[in-house]
Amino acid sequence: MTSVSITAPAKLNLFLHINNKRDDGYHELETLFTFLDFGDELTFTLTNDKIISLCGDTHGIPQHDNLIYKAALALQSYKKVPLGVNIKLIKKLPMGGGVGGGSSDAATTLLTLNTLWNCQLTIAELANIGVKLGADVPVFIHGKTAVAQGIGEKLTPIELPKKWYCVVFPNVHISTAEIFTHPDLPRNTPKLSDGWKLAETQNDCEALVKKLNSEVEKTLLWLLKYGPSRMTGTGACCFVELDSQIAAQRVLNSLPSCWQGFVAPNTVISPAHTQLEARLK
Ligand SMILES: C[C@](O)(CO)[C@H](O)COP(=O)(O)OP(=O)(O)OC[C@H]1O[C@@H](n2ccc(N)nc2=O)[C@H](O)[C@@H]1O
Ligand SMILES: Nc1ncnc2c1ncn2[C@@H]1O[C@H](COP(=O)(O)OP(=O)(O)OP(=O)(O)O)[C@@H](O)[C@H]1O
Repeated sequence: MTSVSITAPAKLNLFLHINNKRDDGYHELETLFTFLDFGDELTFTLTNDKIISLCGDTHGIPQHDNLIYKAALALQSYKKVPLGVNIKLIKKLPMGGGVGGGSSDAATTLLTLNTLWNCQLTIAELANIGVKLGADVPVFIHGKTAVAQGIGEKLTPIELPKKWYCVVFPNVHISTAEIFTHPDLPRNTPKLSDGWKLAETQNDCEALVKKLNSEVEKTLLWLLKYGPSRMTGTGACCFVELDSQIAAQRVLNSLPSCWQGFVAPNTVISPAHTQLEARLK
């Protein structure tokens, strides 16, 4: 039996600007995605019976609603694959935390099964399947630190220095849809101009989420003592950026017990891609 374990990494939105609201309700945005060397672990075991099954830390999400199952089924139907798969999930990323766990799980599933089922789809074809599962799936499929535009599907890879992050989850779940439909969300940040600087950017969801959730506000105030800090995506996770593992670990060690967190460096290429490539060599 062929079995392979691959990471579905966390992402951070180092900034998130909302430029406009489209007629279909989705928002045009500009955001800088980077991947962290930390994530969910997915183990794929091939079967000969066309059945897709999911086990492990599913946290009460019915199988047919899980983005992992949806991704596997979408690929199996698209390529009329005669095989099945059992997928075991070890969930390390907080759900609804703004670190893209569900989207990353879906992307890792598409990338891995494309290989294991020998579908031979291109990255662009996989991203096309993925975007129907969530706006963030394509960036995980492409797997490179990038500025995303449009609804998140137009990607321009960029180089970033290696940094260490302490990511804190304040134990409140934020619904992305609730934030994007809130009347008080700012939606008119001008598009980035040439030569933009990270220090001049922000997360446009942050003020609203802080107003709605005092825990997020407290988390950011606490993190700011240690260095430049922001919320990722539509929250609830917040992060502080530091130059060394020791400095990031020091923040985690002093984390109040009511919150959870982890420490990880960013990676230029998503760990899912690095691990799959190493396996193919
Ligand atoms: C905010 C980000 O986390 C930034 O990385 C993402 O763009 C959200 O991506 P995601 O969680 O994959 O989002 P989806 O599952 O596609 O959408 C959830 C909800 O967010 C809103 N949504 C999402 C993305 C976007 N560009 N505009 C939106 O208005 C829509 O109301 C949608 O119903
Ligand atoms: N495998 C999965 N892992 C996590 N969430 C899943 C999964 N499958 C379905 N979902 C659903 O998707 C919702 C959003 O999950 P996710 O963890 O991706 O949020 P997020 O980190 O806020 O993402 P984003 O930053 O893209 O908004 C969850 O609340 C859950 O109901």
